[in-house]
Amino acid sequence: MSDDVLAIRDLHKRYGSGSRAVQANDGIDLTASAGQVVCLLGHNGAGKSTLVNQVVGIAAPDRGTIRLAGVDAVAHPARARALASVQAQANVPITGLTPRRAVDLVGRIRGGRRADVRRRTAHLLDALDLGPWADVPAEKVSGGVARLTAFAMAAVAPGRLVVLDEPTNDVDPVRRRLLWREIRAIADGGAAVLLVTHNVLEAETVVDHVTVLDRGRVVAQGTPAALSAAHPGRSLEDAYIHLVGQAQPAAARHPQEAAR
Ligand SMILES: Nc1ncnc2c1ncn2[C@@H]1O[C@H](COP(=O)(O)OP(=O)(O)OP(=O)(O)O)[C@@H](O)[C@H]1O
Repeated sequence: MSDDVLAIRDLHKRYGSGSRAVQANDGIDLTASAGQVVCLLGHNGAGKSTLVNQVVGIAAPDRGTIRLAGVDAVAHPARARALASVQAQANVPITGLTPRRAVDLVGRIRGGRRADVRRRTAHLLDALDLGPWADVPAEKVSGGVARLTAFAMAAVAPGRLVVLDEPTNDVDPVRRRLLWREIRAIADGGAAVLLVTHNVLEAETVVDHVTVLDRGRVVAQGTPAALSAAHPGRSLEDAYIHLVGQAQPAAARHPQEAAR
């Protein structure tokens, strides 16, 4: 039996119609297994968040299948959503709470036992070095602390799949290191992690598998080592830049957008 937690096949999603239509996902195949951190790379507008939003049931595909722990996530988005925990690209507002209270609350809502959730919350706040802000009203914490709190809210009671959309945004380099360690630990604990990031250099050391998107299509998939070895420069970042042609001006890569 396969240990795939997430299996996406031939996923298509278009926004709008006619000459202004955007094919945001164009036949994407992607798999994530228990214990794996699977990283989605791609330029701004490549279709990463569109894919994530379909996995968690915020958007419906035009075509294709998404299975999450055996559940058809397109037919049963609420069932699939219960199996996944998510850090969205935009932080969920937690005004009126403290970071500790927000993380604890999510853990309880997701069905964790009170003592387990309290322990896990304390671990995450400590591991991410959030101690000084743990009990400060959310409206007084910095952007980076808010981002780390949002991560902890996704990590406190991880489902079979943990979806992280740009978790390192706004986070300082020291705490980014702590954050990467916790991302790795989630997978080592048995969940599958689907990670969207622009932080290619740092992701390379932590992720198991990479999918590169360009204008809604998969242009490469493999381990960081295999992708690095197959492209000039031999780092994952060099491979990525080579693959998506980031050296070209945006207008050359997106003539249809430039013409608008
Ligand atoms: N609700 C929407 N309506 C219309 N177009 C959309 C919508 N959401 C996304 N798009 C378009 O779909 C394409 C893919 O967007 P998406 O947000 O998935 O990209 P992304 O890879 O996550 O980008 P970024 O790295 O900037 O977050 C873009 O061209 C975007 O403008």
